Amino acid sequence: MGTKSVRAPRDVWKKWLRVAVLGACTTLVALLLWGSLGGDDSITEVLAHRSEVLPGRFIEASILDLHSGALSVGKHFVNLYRYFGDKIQTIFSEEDFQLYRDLRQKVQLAIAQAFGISASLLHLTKPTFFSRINSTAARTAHDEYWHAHVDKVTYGSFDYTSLLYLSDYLDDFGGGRFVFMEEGANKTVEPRAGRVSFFTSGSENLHRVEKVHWGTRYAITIAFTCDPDHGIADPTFT
Ligand SMILES: O=C(O)CCC(=O)C(=O)O
Ligand SMILES: [Fe+2]
Repeated sequence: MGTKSVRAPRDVWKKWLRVAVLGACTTLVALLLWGSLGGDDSITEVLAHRSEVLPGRFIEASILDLHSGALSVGKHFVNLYRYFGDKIQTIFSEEDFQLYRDLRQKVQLAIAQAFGISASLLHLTKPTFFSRINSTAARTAHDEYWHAHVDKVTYGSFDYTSLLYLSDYLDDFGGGRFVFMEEGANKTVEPRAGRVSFFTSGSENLHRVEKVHWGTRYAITIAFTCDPDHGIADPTFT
């Protein structure tokens, strides 16, 4: 079926995990803090500080597209980069984006190695996003993440999908396993913080995510295309 699962280095996923843990308190704040907390910072202090700059209505966000800055807020999208303008630098730092680039590169190399292709043939493609799922009811069809689908159909340009999980199945949330739908033998991936799963994005990998019954599940999706015309540069905010 063309799937592999590898672990990201501890230091990388720990940094991402920090975001996920914070997210249990206030989702969007956690997303925005992405990796920006220093090891000694008091989490509550930083959260309190960051919360001041974030309007309350962002709290229900469930997807943040790092390339475009689109953030889902209920039924709508808000462009975070446009909303904050220059002030985005008080929320994200260059190190955060460097962390993303390092991660993207590691995943790209791992995919190339696993599938026996040259990493230079893979191009980052959009959307590339954080997702947060909890058990609150879906408000739009767009929120119905649990349907079986083929990523190539859903996203168009995906040839290889990768998922980095940022929270732990059964510790942080219940339900929410990733299921490859194979006739007679569904295979599941149990999300764990730091676990990276990747697979080819075509109909050979029809899949779905189980409904999350409790807690909050965080993941980041990074996908690659073999078509240079559909490639995008790494996200930046400058
Ligand atoms: O979060 C996951 O485990 C997978 C989500 C997914 O299938 C998708 O966004 O296409
Ligand atoms: Fe998918």
